[in-house]
Amino acid sequence: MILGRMRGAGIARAVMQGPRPVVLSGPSGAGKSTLLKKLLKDYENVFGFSVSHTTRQPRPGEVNGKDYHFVTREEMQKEIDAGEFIEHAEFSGNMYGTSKGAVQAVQAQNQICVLDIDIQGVKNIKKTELNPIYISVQPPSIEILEKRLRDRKTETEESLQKRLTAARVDLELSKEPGLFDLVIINDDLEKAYSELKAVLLEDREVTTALQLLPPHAETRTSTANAEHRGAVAAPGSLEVSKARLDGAWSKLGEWKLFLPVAGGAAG
Ligand SMILES: Nc1nc2c(ncn2[C@@H]2O[C@H](COP(=O)(O)OP(=O)(O)O)[C@@H](O)[C@H]2O)c(=O)[nH]1
Ligand SMILES: Nc1ncnc2c1ncn2[C@@H]1O[C@H](COP(=O)(O)OP(=O)(O)O)[C@@H](O)[C@H]1O
Repeated sequence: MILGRMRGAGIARAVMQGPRPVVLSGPSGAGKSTLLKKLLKDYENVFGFSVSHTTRQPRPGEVNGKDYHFVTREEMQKEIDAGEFIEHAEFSGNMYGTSKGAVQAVQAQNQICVLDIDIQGVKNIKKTELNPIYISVQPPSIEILEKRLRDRKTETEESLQKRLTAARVDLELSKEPGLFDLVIINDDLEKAYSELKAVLLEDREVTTALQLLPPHAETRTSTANAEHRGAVAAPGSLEVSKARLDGAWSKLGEWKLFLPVAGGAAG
């Protein structure tokens, strides 16, 4: 995959401004969209979804411009060549990519931008100045992943097998130290969602207090679901008391008032 080139410092600054974006990655079927939809519904004014482009066919119920910008390969390649993309990748026989416009549209609303991208996208975003929080959502096992993908009934046997092959690669590559700030094992959905909220809250608390956007130093594995794959929680694992979480999370909307307004920092 080729990284779309940033054109000019102005665009880089425009993409960077505001609170840190959030990248959700992980195998197809791990539960990224499910978690994201809950987050976007519960905190609709706080988080905004970066609508990617893709050349894959829309699934029943998917809305053009909301779930994805559904485009042809030719249309997408033209925009890539014009430097309109932050990153793009080939996944399971289709092109996917994040346009600069997708991120800017969210930040123009003064919302925290959330990206759902594959592991190639993660590696390429790391080469940009976007500086998001990187979260990997993973299934408890490859067998459970396969069952969830089959039950979702969105794939043909061929595309399902391609996704399972990609999932095995994804799970191997995501072991790279420091690649993700947090790994969430999505076994019990509610637990996984609580962990997602907790880490987003924790980061907002720090960044809001300091008005800084520091990168995380270590990868943490969520404790609540860790036993399902025999993982041992690393030092510094996520431990947020419920009282602190409830109190602080509920303030997130208020904190937003104190965060830099999109456009304010542009030179
Ligand atoms: N690199 C990159 N990957 C993306 C982008 N948008 C979606 N993806 C990833 O493409 C993969 C396939 O997405 P999709 O076809 O919607 O299938 P699903 O994840 O199984 O619902 C997933 O891993 C997504 O995270 C993007 O803009 N860039
Ligand atoms: N914790 C969970 N337990 C059981 N089923 C789940 C869980 N999380 C997600 N699912 C289901 O698994 C399927 C894949 O989830 P989805 O959010 O589409 O994954 P992704 O966006 O990562 O491809 C969906 O049918 C979803 O309803």
